[in-house]
Amino acid sequence: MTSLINVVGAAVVDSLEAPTRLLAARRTAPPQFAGMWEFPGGKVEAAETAEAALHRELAEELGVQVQLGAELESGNPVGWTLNERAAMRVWFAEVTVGEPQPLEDHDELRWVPLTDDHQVLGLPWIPADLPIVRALLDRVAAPA
Ligand SMILES: Nc1nc2c([nH]c(=O)n2[C@H]2C[C@H](O)[C@@H](COP(=O)(O)OP(=O)(O)OP(=O)(O)O)O2)c(=O)[nH]1
Repeated sequence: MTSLINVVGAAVVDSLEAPTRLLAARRTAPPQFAGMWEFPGGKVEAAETAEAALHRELAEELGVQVQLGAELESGNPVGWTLNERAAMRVWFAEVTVGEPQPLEDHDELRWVPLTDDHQVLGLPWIPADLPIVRALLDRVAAPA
């Protein structure tokens, strides 16, 4: 049996306290995901915590430091199922240092208004992300 690939992603918002915009990122690779939108992030490396991996990925990909907020709970400790081999945990995050730039893995970043579900869901997200995006919109509309 192959082990699960642990992925982490960030729902970067303009404000953890009162989020109104989400930063979506458009992937450049691999071919099956190129042009699709996603949560910036990536795979957790060996001997790295999920949170440390997320800070590392956001520094590499966007050139920013962030404060992490709450996890977007999936009901599963490994996170949201992406496919038969991978699951992703997602945290809210707010930029504390820097301005997000598409430095690696993305060719466009876009702040989308969380008040407009149609605009957010209208982006061609990686299909596995759609349930996550819907849960995010629900969570922002009705904070815990
Ligand atoms: N980062 C990210 N990956 C996602 C999302 N949705 C989704 O299905 N994935 C998949 C795509 C990839 O198969 C996997 C994450 O891999 P990645 O390529 O981002 O990881 P990485 O930066 O560590 O890249 P590498 O070292 O393997 O090159 O999870 C998402 O919203 N964000």
